[in-house]
Amino acid sequence: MYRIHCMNNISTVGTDRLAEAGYAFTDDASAADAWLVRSANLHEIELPEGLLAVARAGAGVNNIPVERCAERGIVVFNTPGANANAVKELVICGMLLACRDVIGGAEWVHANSDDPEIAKKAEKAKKRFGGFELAGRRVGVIGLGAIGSEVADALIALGAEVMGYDPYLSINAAWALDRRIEHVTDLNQLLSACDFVTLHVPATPDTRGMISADAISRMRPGAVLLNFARDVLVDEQALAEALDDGKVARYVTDFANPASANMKNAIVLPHLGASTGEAEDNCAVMAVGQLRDYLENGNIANSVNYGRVDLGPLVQGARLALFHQNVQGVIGRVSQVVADSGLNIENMSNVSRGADAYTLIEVTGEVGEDVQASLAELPDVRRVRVICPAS
Ligand SMILES: NC(=O)c1ccc[n+]([C@@H]2O[C@H](COP(=O)([O-])OP(=O)(O)OC[C@H]3O[C@@H](n4cnc5c(N)ncnc54)[C@H](O)[C@@H]3O)[C@@H](O)[C@H]2O)c1
Ligand SMILES: O=C(O)CC[C@@H](O)C(=O)O
Repeated sequence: MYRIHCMNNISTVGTDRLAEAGYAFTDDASAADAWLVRSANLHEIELPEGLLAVARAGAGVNNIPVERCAERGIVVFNTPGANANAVKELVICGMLLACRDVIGGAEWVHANSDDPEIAKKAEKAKKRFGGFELAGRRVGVIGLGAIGSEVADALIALGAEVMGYDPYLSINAAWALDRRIEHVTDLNQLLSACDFVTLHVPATPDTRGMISADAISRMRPGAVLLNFARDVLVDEQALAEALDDGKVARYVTDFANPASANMKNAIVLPHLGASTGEAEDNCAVMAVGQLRDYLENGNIANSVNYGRVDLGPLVQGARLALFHQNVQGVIGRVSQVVADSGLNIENMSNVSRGADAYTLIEVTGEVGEDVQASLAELPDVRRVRVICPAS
């Protein structure tokens, strides 16, 4: 039976499903067949020989060496959309906190809690904590994926004007967006037009530092920046200067670090975006479901390094799961080895993503160790798994 190592606390709603299916849990990461992870940084950790999969209970995978895993035939999963509602709600909360001095007002009440005259004094003090409304403001949403699209829709419902920027948006995702969202193709246009700018893109080499000194200089004077995506998207030194001189009025971020924690006019949270019971359960259930489908059936859904393959549940025969380079001739050589061993191919799916490819073959007959070894020796093949139905 498969052994799972949890790198972080994962909701028991998910892990119970593994335990019920007979999976074992191990504290020894190097002895596990698969890892479940949230935000633990895996870049510096050695990937054990036997590791088959890493499932991220969350959206971002910048804490995982995705390409190194692909080279080793280790499938990396994430859970798209599973925590989007939680993040959306906190982003809207962050915007409202930037509009109204709720934090200052609550601190004032706390500081004056022993004063018997507090009710009277509050009526005088409150003018210090006034604000403005979100309705009618223009908000720029950068990245219109699971979270950005929900944020954009919620803002429309609150009466804001919304501009969206996402050069990689799929046609289906674009159709699903509220038609009142103005789609812009030039990031600078969004930056110069909006009172609020909110970031919802993954941290990749392309997006790192996208809110640069130049981008900040293009923002409207007194604009508010929200970052619930990743800290590395923002040039924090340039932002600190813009907050100091008032060019940017407020920075609301989910990423506390020595720079952000000391910024003037910043509201800095300790990575709370996905910290709701609902989001943690959703992510754990999705991560565990995908992991089981891969380990038990060889199917791959929502992987960030291998394409989608679905042959349904494995009920009889066996499956050969092959990870290989996406080059000519591999499938022919694999089919030859299978045919030479007397196995009959019942079903097969092959999918490539860039330089990496995955082929899942269902066969009748028993797959001997010699067949697995012959397949593993073929040129360009990285890993071969033989999956048998659960007895
Ligand atoms: N604060 C938190 O707790 C928390 C929780 C979940 C996700 N996140 C972060 O938010 C990010 C987004 O999450 P999601 O679930 O919406 O992911 P998603 O993959 O559904 O959406 C990301 C969107 O960004 C777009 N994009 C990529 N590069 C872009 C670019 N250069 N310019 C504009 N758009 C670009 C993509 O096309 C996609 O539509 C995650 O990668 C993660 O880093 C943070
Ligand atoms: O697990 C968390 O708490 C945060 C997850 C979040 O950053 C994500 O990328 O989904």
